[in-house]
Amino acid sequence: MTAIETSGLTKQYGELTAVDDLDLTVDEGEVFGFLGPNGAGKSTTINMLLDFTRPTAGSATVLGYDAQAEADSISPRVGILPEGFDVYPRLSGRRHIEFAIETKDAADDPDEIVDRVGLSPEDAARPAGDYSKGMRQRLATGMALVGDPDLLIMDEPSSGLDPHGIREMQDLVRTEAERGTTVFFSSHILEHVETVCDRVGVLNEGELVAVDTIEGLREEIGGGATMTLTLAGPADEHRTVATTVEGITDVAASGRTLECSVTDSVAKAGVVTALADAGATIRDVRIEEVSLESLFTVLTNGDADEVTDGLGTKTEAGRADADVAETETTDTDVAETETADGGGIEGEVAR
Ligand SMILES: Nc1ncnc2c1ncn2[C@@H]1O[C@H](COP(=O)(O)OP(=O)(O)OP(=O)(O)O)[C@@H](O)[C@H]1O
Repeated sequence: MTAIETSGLTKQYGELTAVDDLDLTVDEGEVFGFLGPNGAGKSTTINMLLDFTRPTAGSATVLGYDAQAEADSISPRVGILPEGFDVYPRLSGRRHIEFAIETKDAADDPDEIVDRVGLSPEDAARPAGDYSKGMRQRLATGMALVGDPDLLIMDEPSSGLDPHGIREMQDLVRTEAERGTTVFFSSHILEHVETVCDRVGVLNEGELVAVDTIEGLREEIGGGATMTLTLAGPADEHRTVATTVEGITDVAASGRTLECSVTDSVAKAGVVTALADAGATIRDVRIEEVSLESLFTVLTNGDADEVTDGLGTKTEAGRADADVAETETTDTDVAETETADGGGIEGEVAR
């Protein structure tokens, strides 16, 4: 069964089409990131799934029930973390959870929920008005988890959180997903969903512009990655071998460094194997993925050149031009590690 399925779902506010002919499927057990810039239509979609707003056209099912005709069957099985959740300042965190248990007529143990969302018993006894933003989000998540929902809908759960709070929220999402809960997680920041989502859907001006894994999105728009390999000897001798690997589109040799443009992630391992088979000794491997920020810009502005231009392009000073958000080192048997020069991981992320 699908957890969420929409067909031609549309919401019109006067002249404005907030959600435009949305066809979306989220499978049971999936962690799905629903992405889009401010005003893209994410909350409106969620509101239609929960029957808070009626669609102008189209239909939706949630957990197999019609979102409008059978909303009463859906609500007991869905946990909601609404955008901009606010606490009752004088009530303790535990009391909030108890309140949710009473409202849902559930049989949960409030202390177990408090513990599950990482609040200590001491914190749970304090007035929620004293909580940090991260603690409030934990509390709101705890309230959403009451009744052991099959589907957890989180509207911008990371908004206003610092990096530590964002990581905590991601851990919570992962933990719930491991328990088998489907999670539908909206955000306007791609980085916030990357580590937790199985797939993402990108909404722009009410239209779904992409649905894929993050890796798939990168490959689809040709963003790929730049792979820099430092060899023990002159790189030029091995340049041709690297060019024969499928998914490597361009190879530049300089000194002991080979720089490969990768369009298929499988090619990353392929080039290491091909070079090793050809007798090259690899001392260091660095991979610079196209930044999620620029990927998102492409998807929501439609300018594919921004990604390919920004990737791995070096300035005269040897810094990456932009767009390098992450660097990871592949797991190779590297006898000694040397720093590849000009790697440019300090390059600024384009805004
Ligand atoms: N009740 C309403 N009446 C009129 N316009 C609305 C209403 N609700 C939303 N809109 C408009 O619909 C569009 C989509 O809004 P929505 O809140 O769904 O976007 P969003 O992707 O959730 O944005 P954000 O990330 O800022 O929360 C926006 O242009 C918004 O102004």
